[in-house]
Amino acid sequence: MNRIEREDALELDRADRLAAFRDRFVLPEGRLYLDGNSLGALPRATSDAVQRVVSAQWGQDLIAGWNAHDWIGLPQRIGAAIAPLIGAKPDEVLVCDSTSVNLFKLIAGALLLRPERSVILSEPGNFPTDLYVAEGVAALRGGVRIDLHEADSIAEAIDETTALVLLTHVHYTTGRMLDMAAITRAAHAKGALVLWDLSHSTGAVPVALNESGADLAVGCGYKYLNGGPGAPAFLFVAEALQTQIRQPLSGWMGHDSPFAFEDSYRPAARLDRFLCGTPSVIGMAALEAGVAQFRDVDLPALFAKGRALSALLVRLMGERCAGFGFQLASPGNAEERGCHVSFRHADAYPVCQALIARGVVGDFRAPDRLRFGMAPLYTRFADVFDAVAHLETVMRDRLWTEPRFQLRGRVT
Ligand SMILES: Cc1ncc(COP(=O)(O)O)c(C=O)c1O
Ligand SMILES: Nc1c(O)cccc1C(=O)C[C@H](N)C(=O)O
Repeated sequence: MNRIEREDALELDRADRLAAFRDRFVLPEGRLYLDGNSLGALPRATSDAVQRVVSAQWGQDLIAGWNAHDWIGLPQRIGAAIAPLIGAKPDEVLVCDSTSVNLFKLIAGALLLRPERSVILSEPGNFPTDLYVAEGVAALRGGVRIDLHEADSIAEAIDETTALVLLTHVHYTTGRMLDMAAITRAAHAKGALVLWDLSHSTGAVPVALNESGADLAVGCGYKYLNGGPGAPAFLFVAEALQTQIRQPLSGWMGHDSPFAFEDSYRPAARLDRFLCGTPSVIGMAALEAGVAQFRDVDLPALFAKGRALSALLVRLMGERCAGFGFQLASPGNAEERGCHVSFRHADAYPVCQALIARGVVGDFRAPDRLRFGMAPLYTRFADVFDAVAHLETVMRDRLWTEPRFQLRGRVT
């Protein structure tokens, strides 16, 4: 097989039916942005959308905005727009709070549904907030243990003591994608519930929550959904569970009749019971603009492009960066991973910084991973080619050894 040249990557971009979607985003000149899996790019429509909410709606209509612009309906409205991306019904998805807070509500809700069971199963190396929040909920309920099993053996570890299986569908470092349907089936066979963290999946890979029989899910708004830094998150509760499950953050917005101002909490009939407080309208306006970018996208084509981008990266790394000490830390088969790919390297941190200094933005994940995320809505095949070419230069010329690249910021 011939080595891939830049012209080949350009040809892939010319043949890409989704190429025009890139124009919907603000992507600074001279920057190769391969970190949309951590913070998605700014859609061109967002500034106006936010400006409209601030100046025309809040500024002019003040409190009337809640009804006049249906601010109060934002959690359901954006949830319904996310639903097709994750194989859910419109009334099964709600936008609210952060992913961590939504994990708390759903983990607690799951434990309330399985009061006689004492185990939450997850995998070691799951995204920390998932494990930390599970610990917090377990401590509150008491008598609950968190058992960690490698993903390959998790299905066998499920038994009659398992209340909840808590997993991230696409792993935040390795990008490994788990078999949602098989694990959910194994959990249900033992009477356990499953909660999927879709933070690195939504908008990047096909997700079929209902087809898989999934019970519960959460996900971030600021990654592939392009909702902006700290954007509100979403949660999913399968229709069949919505009237049974309760959650402990029983704020007034989850009340059956918030504006009746009753003294006692009565949960809303269905999914709205997962709301807690007032929606963050400005943040939601940005997220709504981000999610709207998917409206007329051919999703199977988008997901195929994501796989092709990550496959190109892995191939180019083999062709141009073999011998520099990188080890693929993601599944080799694009069908088994999300849209990001990680490589282990002893000097991953300074290498990442040296790349950033050249305008190639990937990220470092402790202790030793260099991670590149390809957002199929706006990443070009040529970006992947150019990023690997820069990496080859950084390694060949040992540019990463400069002392300034060793300095660590608070956020890596
Ligand atoms: C799998 C996963 N879950 C959750 C989060 C974040 O949760 P939060 O937005 O609450 O910080 C991230 C990324 O930060 C993540 O990768
Ligand atoms: N949420 C983040 C933040 O507030 C600062 C820096 C990065 C993040 C992230 O989203 C990290 C991301 N979940 C990850 O997979 O590493």
